[in-house]
Amino acid sequence: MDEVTSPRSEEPVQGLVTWIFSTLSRSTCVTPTTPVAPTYLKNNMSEILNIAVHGAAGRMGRRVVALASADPLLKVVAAIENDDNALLGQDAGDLSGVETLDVPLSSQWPTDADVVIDFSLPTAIDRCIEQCIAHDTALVIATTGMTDAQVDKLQQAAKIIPIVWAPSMSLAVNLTMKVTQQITEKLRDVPGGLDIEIIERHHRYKADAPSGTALKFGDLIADKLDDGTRHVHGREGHTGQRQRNEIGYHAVRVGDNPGEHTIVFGMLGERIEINVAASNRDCYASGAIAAAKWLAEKPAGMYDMFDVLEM
Ligand SMILES: NC(=O)C1=CN([C@@H]2O[C@H](COP(=O)(O)OP(=O)(O)OC[C@H]3O[C@@H](n4cnc5c(N)ncnc54)[C@H](O)[C@@H]3O)[C@@H](O)[C@H]2O)C=CC1
Ligand SMILES: O=C(O)C1=N[C@H](C(=O)O)C[C@H](O)C1
Repeated sequence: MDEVTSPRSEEPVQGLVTWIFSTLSRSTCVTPTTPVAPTYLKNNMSEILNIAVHGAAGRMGRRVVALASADPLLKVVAAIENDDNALLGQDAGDLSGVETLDVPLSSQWPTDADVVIDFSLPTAIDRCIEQCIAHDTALVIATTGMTDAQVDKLQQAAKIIPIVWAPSMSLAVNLTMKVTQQITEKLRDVPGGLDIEIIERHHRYKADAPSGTALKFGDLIADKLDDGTRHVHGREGHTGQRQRNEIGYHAVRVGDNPGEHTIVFGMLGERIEINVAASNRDCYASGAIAAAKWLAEKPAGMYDMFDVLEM
């Protein structure tokens, strides 16, 4: 990519805005009822890529099955679920509202997958990592709320297999992460001080809080601040005045919200609020599919969506 289409983080916001528009103009608008394969990334694959979906019966797993099955470069070869799942044996395509794929939900690990796309639960992650290593399979891992030990295990696994790990596979979210880092760099020494708060909103079924995405926003922003930044989760009681070196997190759980993050940069006299919100889950599913295609040709290593999106 040339400089305009692939700004580095230290480049000015103007370059990033140009890149956002050029990227979005090449992206596919996907609706849940008419799945369309993502086109915002080039790939040079000459062969069909075999995809296994881990957590295939879940909210995200179904959308990955639906979008992957509509992609001529992909074949869904396995739909993996837990061994006591009531839906085992049902066809993954039927379950996802697309055509029958002759891929039954199964707890057996497939032998013919090139890449596993995981949207499951932390309790499922250890086996997923172990099986991907055992079968020499690339792994796109989207599950949030992992323990520190699981993160360590994932880092070790990346020495053996290629892994893309990101708490949000969304193009818009990852772009917004870059933008908020640039804003932080510009405002960190503003007279009067800068207060940064992260508000995330998700559906009532979400099991972890704050979201993995909110935590990553906080880590990336903290990278641009002084050492000693404190991460503060909620406020209650006689908290005293807000300290300068805090990033605040607030998790809202409401209805069927598929994911929304607001980063507030508060100053004396004015503020900036950056909001990025999903309308449906296909931004995450198509991002994970793009990551799977990208990863298929990579050596062992730990990658993220900034790598995939060349940001
Ligand atoms: N990185 C990203 O872009 C995104 C990440 N997520 C994360 O993905 C995860 C899943 O989200 P949802 O689909 O909404 O949850 P969900 O609860 O609808 O789906 C999880 C699925 O995993 C299955 N599962 C449980 N144990 C399993 C096992 N041992 N083996 C295989 N499958 C197993 C469950 O039966 C269920 O079908 C969450 O951690 C969520 O935070 C969600 C959306 C986007
Ligand atoms: O559980 C979800 O739904 C989502 N989880 C991810 C997270 O925790 O960051 C990503 C997205 O916001 C949706």
